[in-house]
Amino acid sequence: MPETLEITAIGAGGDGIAHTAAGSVFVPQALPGERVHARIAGQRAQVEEWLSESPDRIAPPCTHFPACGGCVLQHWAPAPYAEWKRARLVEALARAGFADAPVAPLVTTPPASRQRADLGLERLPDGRVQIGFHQRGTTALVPMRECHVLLPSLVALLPPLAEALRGLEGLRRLGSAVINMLASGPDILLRTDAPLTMPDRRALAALAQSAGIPRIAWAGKGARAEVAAQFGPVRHMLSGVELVPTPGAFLQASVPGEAAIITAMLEGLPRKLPPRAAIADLYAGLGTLSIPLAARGRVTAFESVPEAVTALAAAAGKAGIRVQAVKRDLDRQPLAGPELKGYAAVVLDPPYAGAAEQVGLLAQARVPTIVYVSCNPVALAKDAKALHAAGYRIVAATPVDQFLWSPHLESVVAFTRG
Ligand SMILES: C[S@@+](CC[C@H](N)C(=O)[O-])C[C@H]1O[C@@H](n2cnc3c(N)ncnc32)[C@H](O)[C@@H]1O
Repeated sequence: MPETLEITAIGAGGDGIAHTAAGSVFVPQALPGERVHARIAGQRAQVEEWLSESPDRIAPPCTHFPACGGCVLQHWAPAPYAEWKRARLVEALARAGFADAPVAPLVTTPPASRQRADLGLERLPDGRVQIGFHQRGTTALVPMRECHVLLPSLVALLPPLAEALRGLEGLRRLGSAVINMLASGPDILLRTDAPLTMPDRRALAALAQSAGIPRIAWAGKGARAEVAAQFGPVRHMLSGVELVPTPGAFLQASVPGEAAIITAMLEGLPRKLPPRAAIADLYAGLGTLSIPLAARGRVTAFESVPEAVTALAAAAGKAGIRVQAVKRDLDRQPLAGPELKGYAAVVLDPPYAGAAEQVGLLAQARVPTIVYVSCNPVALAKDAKALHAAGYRIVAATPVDQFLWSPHLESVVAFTRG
């Protein structure tokens, strides 16, 4: 039996929330203020009829919405959407004990600006290959005909890629393609479920040449990437410094998002740092943050992926900037005690799970300024609790909408003990 539900809020996953006698239920695509007839199954409800519509409901721009799991909130007007995203950071910091944190308005990024995509590949029974994001919560693929978040040049690559993959013996059923739009052009890392054959490599070389793709790399399950076809030099620019990223290397999702994170990070540092101040950049990747930080001090960049460390060290050496890249697994061997003593500031940008142990050690060492770049408000809330307990206060907190229309939120939060 469908029930009448009143939607009161949007939850962390982007679904509407309704309260029933049996507890809260999550209602996909329903907006605050709406009344719906919905069929409840466990904690989720499927709308069968909208009884009233929110004035903030808008027409979603993409025909794949809501099937494609890439976007969940294209149907919400920009202003309430932006306030909801900002509130996620306000709430996360409040949970950590920072009740009145100075949270800035959401910094937005434009549609069609995402420079990195991790797409699924699926071979159909008739031999054709589909490319797209997965449906939300399932492994089913939504074949991408259009996309309003990715760069148009990236979307334009998909038809020739699908055509080339059709004949690929190394793709039996399932795979993935990470596409990074670098300064040198698209850089593709394919992961497939069977080894590449010689004809496969020839087909990829032909695709690289005809579509202007400098490099296509390939990796089997769990294996390291190898170059399958290369037609030109691969290079990328980070804050004016040229690097050679490895296949599938981590890049911030979009150039405007990257710029917003860098601005907020630099503004989070003390205005007056001695010119030779020591700064640590933890979880540094290719040095997206280490490179601009070098204008403010001597930077040591810690990162566990050896190829990223090598690429950053080579680029920093060539550009003559003050960045020393160090390979270190910060889960196994976090920076601790005396080795943290000399740092005037520590920037950290950990993976989704956060950096509980490392943040605890930063707090113990009383590092004067900590700038935490987070892609997960839940992990941020947990980690920030340790900083609150150690007497830190927040000087600035900036939410950045790197992943437009998704429930994900990037944040830059500057903590100080001063
Ligand atoms: C969110 S990315 C940030 C990268 C970089 N700050 C940037 O803006 O491009 C997280 C980085 O942490 C690295 N990483 C993950 N686990 C790590 C660990 N245990 N120790 C050190 N680095 C790690 C990843 O390889 C990745 O480069």
